[in-house]
Amino acid sequence: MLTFDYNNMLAPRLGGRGIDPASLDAMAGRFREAHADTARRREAGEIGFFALADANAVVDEIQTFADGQGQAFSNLVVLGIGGSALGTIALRTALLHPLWNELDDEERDYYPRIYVLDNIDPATIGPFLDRIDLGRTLFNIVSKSGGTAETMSQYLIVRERLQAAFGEDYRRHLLFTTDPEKGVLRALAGEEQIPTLPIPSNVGGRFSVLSSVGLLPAAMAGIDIAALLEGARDMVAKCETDDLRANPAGVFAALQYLADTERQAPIHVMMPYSDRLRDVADWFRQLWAESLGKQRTREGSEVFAGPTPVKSLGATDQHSQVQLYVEGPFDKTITFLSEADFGPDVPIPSAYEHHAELAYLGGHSMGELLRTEMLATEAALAQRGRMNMSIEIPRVDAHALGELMMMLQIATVYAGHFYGIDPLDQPGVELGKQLTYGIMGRPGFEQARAEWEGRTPKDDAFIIR
Ligand SMILES: O=P(O)(O)OC[C@H]1O[C@H](O)[C@H](O)[C@@H](O)[C@@H]1O
Repeated sequence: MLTFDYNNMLAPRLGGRGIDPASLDAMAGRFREAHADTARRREAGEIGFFALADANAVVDEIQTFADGQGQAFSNLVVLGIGGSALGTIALRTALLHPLWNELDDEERDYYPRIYVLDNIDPATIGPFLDRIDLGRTLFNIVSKSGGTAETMSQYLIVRERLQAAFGEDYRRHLLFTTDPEKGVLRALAGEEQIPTLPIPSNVGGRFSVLSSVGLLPAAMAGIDIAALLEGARDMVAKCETDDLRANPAGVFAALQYLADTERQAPIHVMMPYSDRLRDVADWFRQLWAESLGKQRTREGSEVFAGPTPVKSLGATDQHSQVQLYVEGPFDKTITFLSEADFGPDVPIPSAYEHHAELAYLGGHSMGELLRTEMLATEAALAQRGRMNMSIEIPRVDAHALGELMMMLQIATVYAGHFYGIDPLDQPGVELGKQLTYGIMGRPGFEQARAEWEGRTPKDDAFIIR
């Protein structure tokens, strides 16, 4: 089980800058409401990600594919963006890296390499597709809506290349992961007989890492997806209580909410002290930002809610950001992520005994130094009255990742309730999409194009060339 230590968020430790424990306890009633509302929305089928932890049939289907047809490929290329990419990247960084190091050459050939193309920069896409061996590659097109411009444009390019190379056999290199019923990707799968995996309709993109979106690439890479879901199940069970102080997701959400609204700290930094956990912070950034950044409450009144998530990395960013965190404005919380056991450590040799500035390092290890630097940063922040908390997993493995990611997803839903907004929608992303459609000439979006043309004339006086 992970350990969540929030001493350094509270007034006893931080003086007047911290959250009064009485304020946290005063959230108990609102938390019971948040918990009941979440249970009601789960029951009504509006929130589907909790149930992913129990989806054993999907695990079997995915594992069968990965161990069977999947083995014909040396590369798995995921085409997806946002929630269709970030969870997979986080799992790959956390779980593939140690696994890969332990494999022998034969095993490395057995597991395909996992690539995630989550941008549309031609300077990346062109050379990547020119270089990759198409004959040994499976492209997994991942899109909940099935119509995202970035993903679909990548797909069109890949499909043409596959058809040029393999004719009708192009299908053998495609797998769609999309909504079970809606969207053009689903329609294409039917028309062209392309194999698919479902994303349950009540699971939004940023909550989909434990669905086939994250599970298929993970299974193909040899990650233990059953353990991932077992970890998630353990966290769901831990969060069944409506007693705030016993519910880690509840306390995390309540503290972040209080920091923002009572302590004017709307910037929420997540700072893993672990290379393997670095992309969990990137995944969390979308989860927290898109879910909580909302103009309107669920009832429709204006709120302009939402903390700003920031990703950071220890120890690297100690030499870039920590000066600001320790002495800058009191507008942040820092959440440290760490692992209790780094696995095989790297000893630091003893040398230069006559130079005290170096001699102290000898006899310790890199893991010890990294951990010490985290503890020292936590203490420095606390001494200066800066709110911080830490989530420590026993070790970076599939079970721990399942627990951690499930905790942060559940916390997001609770936080949405505290802010009075709907954490499941993202109306603000739509406007930019509609303008893109209008500018690119998609029929039906002429109005968006006209508005763009009407609003974009620019004054040369404000441009330096
Ligand atoms: O999975 P897709 O439907 O292609 O969506 C990809 C992304 O698109 C939009 O930006 C949404 O706001 C994100 O929440 C989503 O993750």
